[in-house]
Amino acid sequence: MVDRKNPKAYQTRRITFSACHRLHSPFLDDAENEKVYGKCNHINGHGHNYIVKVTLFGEIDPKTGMILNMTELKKYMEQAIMKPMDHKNLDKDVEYFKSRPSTTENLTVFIWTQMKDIMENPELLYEVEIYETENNIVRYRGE
Ligand SMILES: Nc1nc2c(c(=O)[nH]1)N=C([C@H](O)[C@H](O)COP(=O)(O)OP(=O)(O)OP(=O)(O)O)CN2
Ligand SMILES: [Zn+2]
Repeated sequence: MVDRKNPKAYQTRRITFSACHRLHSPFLDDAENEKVYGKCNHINGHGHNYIVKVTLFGEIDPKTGMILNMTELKKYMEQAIMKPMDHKNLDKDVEYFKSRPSTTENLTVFIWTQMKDIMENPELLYEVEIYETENNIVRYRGE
């Protein structure tokens, strides 16, 4: 069997969190907001059970057999995702969304930035994927 030198792999951990929000842009007036976002612009807001998958890409350490201990990744995700967003009103409780709409696209960028700030080896971060609903999915890779 060929012994591969420094093999690399992808490692993913999944979590879920619940939050409410309203799609509303500070860059649009009320009529435009209603036209663009429709029912999702309703003043009372609505909730989601978001599923987030964070993927790392890196070398498998030959001594430990891991890219990063999943326990470490879990801690980072608790800090970057659960703490600021679980059971929160995204638009009112999260500073980042006071100046931009809480779309799933913007959520991926927020989580990416949070993870980069917290991780000891941020270069391992490869992708943040969010299922807002089972049909609405956004992926972000830092571009
Ligand atoms: N580009 C985006 N479009 C929309 C986003 C978004 O984040 N990015 N978000 C929404 C709403 O938040 C909304 O909650 C989506 O819900 P809904 O339309 O009910 O969800 P589904 O598509 O899963 O429902 P269907 O039953 O399949 O219609 C809207 N747009
Ligand atoms: Zn929504």
